[in-house]
Amino acid sequence: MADVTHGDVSATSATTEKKLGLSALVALVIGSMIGGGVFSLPQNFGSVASPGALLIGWVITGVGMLCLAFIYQNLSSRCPELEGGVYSYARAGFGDFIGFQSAWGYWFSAWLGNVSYAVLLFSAMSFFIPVFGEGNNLPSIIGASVVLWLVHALVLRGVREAAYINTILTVVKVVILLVFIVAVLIAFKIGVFTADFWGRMMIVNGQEPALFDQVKNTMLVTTWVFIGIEGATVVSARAANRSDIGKATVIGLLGALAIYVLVSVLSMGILDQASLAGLKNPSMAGVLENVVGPWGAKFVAGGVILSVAGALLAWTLFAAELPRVAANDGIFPKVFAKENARHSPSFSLWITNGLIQLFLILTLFYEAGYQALFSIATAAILPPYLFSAAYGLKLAWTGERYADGESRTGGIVLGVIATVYGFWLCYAAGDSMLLSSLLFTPGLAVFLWQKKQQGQRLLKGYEWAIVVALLLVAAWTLKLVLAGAIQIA
Ligand SMILES: NC(=[NH2+])NCCC[C@H](N)C(=O)O
Repeated sequence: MADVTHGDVSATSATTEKKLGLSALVALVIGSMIGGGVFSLPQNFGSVASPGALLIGWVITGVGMLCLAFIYQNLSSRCPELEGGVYSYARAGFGDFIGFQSAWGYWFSAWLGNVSYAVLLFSAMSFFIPVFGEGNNLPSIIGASVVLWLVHALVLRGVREAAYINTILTVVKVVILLVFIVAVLIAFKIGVFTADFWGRMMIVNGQEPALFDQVKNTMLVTTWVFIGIEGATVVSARAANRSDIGKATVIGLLGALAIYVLVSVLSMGILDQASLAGLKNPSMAGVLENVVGPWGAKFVAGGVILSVAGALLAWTLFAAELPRVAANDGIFPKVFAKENARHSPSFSLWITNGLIQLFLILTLFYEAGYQALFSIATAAILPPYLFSAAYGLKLAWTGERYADGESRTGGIVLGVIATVYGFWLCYAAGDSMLLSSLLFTPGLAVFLWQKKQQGQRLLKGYEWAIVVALLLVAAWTLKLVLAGAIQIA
């Protein structure tokens, strides 16, 4: 996906490949969004929310994500020169420091998400080879490291087929998801679904969560499964019809939303909340096993392996590509722009995969599970989402880049909703958001070093204020972590 959606890995593929029609674009949107997240939805929601809370959570997410998608579509046509997508919008709107931190957060999210993919992949493998357990024990980490460097070698050689492979895998995973949906629809028991609709009897961490908290706690998961939504807009140049891009984004988004809602809501009519919460991830496996017997678990696990393998390849390309684009923009250190003879961003790829390797080892050490990892990966992407939404609002508000007499009301409404949604997500992310401040802090050092190298002024007035706030939050978070008030695993 990365090769197609997020600016091309090389300019050549854009000129040699043929233009994309509507169905290809829809496949692309769905393929870049549906990776690993969907397969764990039953447990992820079962552990925090009742059916009622989940439905409210999906309504909020549907509206918020739709507005965000429209904003990206809008920005990509109004600002065609901003090729880095998400972070370039943040930079254009709010200066170099915010732009840098957005690129940094997006990059972190991309590769940390891959660490979580590795854990999920081996957790799925354990359905066939039990020694892999939850995907974060020693055999899994060794296996994941092998997979990591295989993908690395593949990308270094310049993978042009990634997009093609991903299209096939997209069809396969959608078919598997549909089989699951049909099976749970037939077995759905309304009595199980309504037994504790608002979660009045629910106990989470020894407490009875209020409805508001249940809804809030679904937000990280609903956001995680929609990451990748921003990708579709960046292919503008390769679409046969410009108007197809908007259509594809909306169709893809609604299609994915329908799948997510059906998978998660129907599962709540198969097993009660406490049983769902206790399932091992990928938890769709446990749900289907309950309906059709042991082959159901293996069927889903096989689907996860294919789907995550494709997504892993795609996000590896993209995690390495982003620093390259950012380095060409002069916002990341120049070395990241280095390419090998096959036009792969080799330096960037080595650093990125080196970090993934390091975090795989830390995962073993801290026994961090899939959920902990993707929660932080999701939190890290929220600032880039928030600031690009805010840029959409800023343009509509000031009328910059709007034609004379063009109506700005729609843009303002979309911008307000998406920006409020972005703030809400940051708030709802809670501890994970705090933890991500520890990831943004080292970025500060890189940013200042880079500015010094370029002989530019380090920070402007308001940027100092943001830096001080960031450092305060990071220090506070560190204190909480050391006191054991925030747990990483
Ligand atoms: N490796 C990553 N950074 N993945 C982010 C994309 C997550 C994707 N929406 C999923 O559900 O799996």
